[in-house]
Amino acid sequence: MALVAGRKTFAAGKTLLLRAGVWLGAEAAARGGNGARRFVSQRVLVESDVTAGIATIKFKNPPVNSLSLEFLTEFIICLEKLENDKTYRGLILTSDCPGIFSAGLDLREMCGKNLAHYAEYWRAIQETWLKLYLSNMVLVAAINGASPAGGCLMALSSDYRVLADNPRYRIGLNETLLGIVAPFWFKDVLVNTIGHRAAEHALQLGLLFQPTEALQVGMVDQVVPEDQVQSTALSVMTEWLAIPDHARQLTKSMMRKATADNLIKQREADIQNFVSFVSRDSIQKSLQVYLEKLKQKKH
Ligand SMILES: CC/C=C\CCC/C=C/C(=O)SCCNC(=O)CCNC(=O)[C@H](O)C(C)(C)COP(=O)(O)OP(=O)(O)OC[C@H]1O[C@@H](n2cnc3c(N)ncnc32)[C@H](O)[C@@H]1OP(=O)(O)O
Repeated sequence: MALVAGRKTFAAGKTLLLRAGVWLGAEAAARGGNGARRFVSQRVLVESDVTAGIATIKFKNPPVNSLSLEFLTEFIICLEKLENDKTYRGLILTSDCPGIFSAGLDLREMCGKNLAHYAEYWRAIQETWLKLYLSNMVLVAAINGASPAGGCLMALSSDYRVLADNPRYRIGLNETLLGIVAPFWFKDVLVNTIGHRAAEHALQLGLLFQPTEALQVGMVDQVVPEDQVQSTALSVMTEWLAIPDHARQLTKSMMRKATADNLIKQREADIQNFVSFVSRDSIQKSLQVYLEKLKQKKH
């Protein structure tokens, strides 16, 4: 078993810096010969079925799969590796943390840090979204837990969403409840998914939808019993993979390119906007109060 940390060269000849975690060499793991491979990094677990051409990424950043910079770094590397490996045509996104898909952006990355950190963090958020939204693979989100804000964005960036039928698993862009504003590209993705009026309503009120409401508004495509989320995601994937790749990919690009380009053409300005917004005293205070409330919830 090969454990590698540090610099790693991937299939497409690109060299990326693996900042954290370890990587279990695919070659070593594939020796079982049953078509299954398993990559392991510290916060992102990748299982794959080579024969079917389907990979599954499980978020593994306990307790709540917050999108910390370390998590995002590992996630981007995994995505890039899968995207460049033409074995994989489909990717299922799910969580390894019981009851939580992802709590969204890691609020500790947005509080009490310096301006350079905020800029680095926001660039990683942008990069993650662009890679997900423009992926050539079919992306199915198997949402097996709560999915607020950035967690919801990851689900919305997939091609299809299956949500577990549990009233505690709420999903939505709740930024206004934190005293912050969802960026224009979060808004664009929501509008593309549920339409302008429903998005305006949901965004202003910071609505977190229970499964039946999420289905009704079109935020998810299917709600199924909790123990059927993974099998449903797999059968949806099989259906989507029956479509010829080139036709599906060009269609996906036709539908999504304008939304992605809208961010790409103003990436630096968007970073500056985030940095100046989040570093305001009033915003720092709101975020700290919100974090404190989360901590005190238990006591
Ligand atoms: C110009 C543009 C400017 C800004 C744009 C920014 C866009 C922002 C997008 C975001 O994603 S902001 C993050 C929004 N997320 C949330 O509001 C979710 C908050 N969390 C929860 O609601 C709950 O934690 C939960 C996900 C439903 C899970 O509940 P549970 O009861 O299971 O866990 P608990 O609340 O006890 O949390 C455990 C532990 O985790 C800490 N925590 C939770 N969420 C976050 C987070 N997003 N970032 C960092 N840390 C988080 C929580 O404080 C607890 O910590 P403790 O164990 O130390 O007390």
